[in-house]
Amino acid sequence: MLTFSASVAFFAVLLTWIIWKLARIGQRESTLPPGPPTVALLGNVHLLPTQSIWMKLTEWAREYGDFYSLKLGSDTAIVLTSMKAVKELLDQQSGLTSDRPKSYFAETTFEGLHAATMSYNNTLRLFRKTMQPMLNSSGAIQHQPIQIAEATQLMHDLLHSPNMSLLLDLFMEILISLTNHQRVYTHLERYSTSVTTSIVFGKRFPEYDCAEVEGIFQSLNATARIFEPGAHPPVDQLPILNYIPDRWAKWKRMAKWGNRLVRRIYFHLLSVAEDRVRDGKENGSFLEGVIKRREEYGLTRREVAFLGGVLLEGGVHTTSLFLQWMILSLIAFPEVQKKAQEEMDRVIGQERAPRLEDFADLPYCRALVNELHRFRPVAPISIPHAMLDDGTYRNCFLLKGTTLFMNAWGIYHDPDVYENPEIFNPDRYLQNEFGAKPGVDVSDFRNNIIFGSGRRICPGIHVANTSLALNAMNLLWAFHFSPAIDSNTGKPVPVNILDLKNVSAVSFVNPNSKDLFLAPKSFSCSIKPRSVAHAAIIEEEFLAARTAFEKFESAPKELERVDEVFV
Ligand code: HEM
Repeated sequence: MLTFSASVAFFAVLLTWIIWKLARIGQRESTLPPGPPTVALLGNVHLLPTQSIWMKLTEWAREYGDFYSLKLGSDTAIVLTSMKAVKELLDQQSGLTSDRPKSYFAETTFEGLHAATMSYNNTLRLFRKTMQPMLNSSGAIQHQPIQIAEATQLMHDLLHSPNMSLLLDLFMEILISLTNHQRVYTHLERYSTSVTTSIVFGKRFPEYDCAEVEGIFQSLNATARIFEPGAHPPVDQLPILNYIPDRWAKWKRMAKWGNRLVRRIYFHLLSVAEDRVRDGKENGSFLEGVIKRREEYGLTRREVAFLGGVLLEGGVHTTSLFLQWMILSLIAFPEVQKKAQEEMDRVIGQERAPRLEDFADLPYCRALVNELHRFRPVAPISIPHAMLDDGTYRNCFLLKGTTLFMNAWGIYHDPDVYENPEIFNPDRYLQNEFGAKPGVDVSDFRNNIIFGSGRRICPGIHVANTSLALNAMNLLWAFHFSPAIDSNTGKPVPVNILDLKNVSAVSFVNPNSKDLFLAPKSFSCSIKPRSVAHAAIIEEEFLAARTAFEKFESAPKELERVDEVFV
């Protein structure tokens, strides 16, 4: 039996050990690359802003280099801010760096079956293998007719109600901030939603205003709210919190509510595709192929529903945000708009609308698309990867589970690489394939890093590139974009694209969500057809698109009821 003094000594040692251990939480291990100074327990958590995190990550990159570390409590994150580091770690060591950080919400709301947030496990491999034949460069070609037709409807919508397209008025702003789950009709979002649901589920939405589109946005809003930094306690860093019963853990109830909304729309859209297969009314959508070969692929019905769902999410905001930024940039840099339209007039003229194959003959328009990805990357820090196992890079030791951020914003706004990076200047991509300054070593560069890297690279890349090319050509060919005129003063309302305070929230989705995508706040502008001839051609093309639309149109189907507001 221990004597009293031995017991005191034992507890003193134990206490010292616990204090020592606790004091080390948040400390940067000597085997890690440098980073901002840490404090005990928190590490660098207290230094992270709740908005525009990419700006802070970029500021640190200028100080600590293209490979630095952050301590988030006991966890570690690595930030990569050069094409070279992305290539060497995320592309070339992709077998080791393709996991995602663990997330209670991904597990609960998405049942661990959401390709974009799930671990790199056998199910994810199966999902990616299933997507491959239908979304790779040759598979994506079969979806082009509906993409072309939907892009025509976008021109038609902008022609007929240009003011509806981008103006989010004060009333709607207030309504959204009060109700937190509202949606706003915009032509761009209708386009990106309808084109994605057509390709994935075989059903298009000619109008935004219907229960099914509302259901899609309810689920998108819910997940944006759930994943928002600061919306919940750090349950992944402190898993012990998960033992708290539901009635005291608001975040757990929230995750389950999100799951109900997500399931409702995923299974609904799946059943639409199943009905079409059953009725022999196939139109070549992605999910039809999967439904017919589900057993061969070894997928359950639930897995197929989540596979469709993640593609829906991948397609909706990204494409629409790109086009919002394009319109804003053309207004803010009218000389770019002028140059692009001169090219349109030279190559296409006024007798016909652009066709997909024209893109190859429009070097300035192609440069404009590349420059837009650089200037306003819609996914400024991509989706974080994580180490699948322990590994090393540049003589530093990276533990299994370490989070890996690709800081696309910082890469694309590096003044050592790009001349005046804050200026929207497509010419840089005409002077150099990668837009870099003369003398910069571009051997590690690629122009599609905005779509991610390694084994997690965006599977929708070919579908997305077609959408971006079609719409960039159409919008430049058809319309003149300029600032709106203030009805009181009669003067143009300037847009300030360089004021990044105006950039932080996905305004059309959820005004309170932070840092999911790079989104402009709502803005108003004037959108006018470039001539009567252009307007007449848009009308003709829209009529001709009817044949492509018909196969994708079906009667609305009733949605199961779910509590719409989280309490
Ligand atoms: C402008 C358009 C788009 C951009 C900029 C974009 C960007 C990205 C990025 C950065 C990632 C993360 C890649 C990584 O972790 O390394 C990603 C993943 C993903 N994207 Fe896209 N995307 C776009 C359009 C689409 C479209 C149209 C679809 C579907 C039709 C789609 C489906 C997905 C899916 C399913 C993932 C998850 C892949 C995985 O984690 O394995 N995306 N996308």
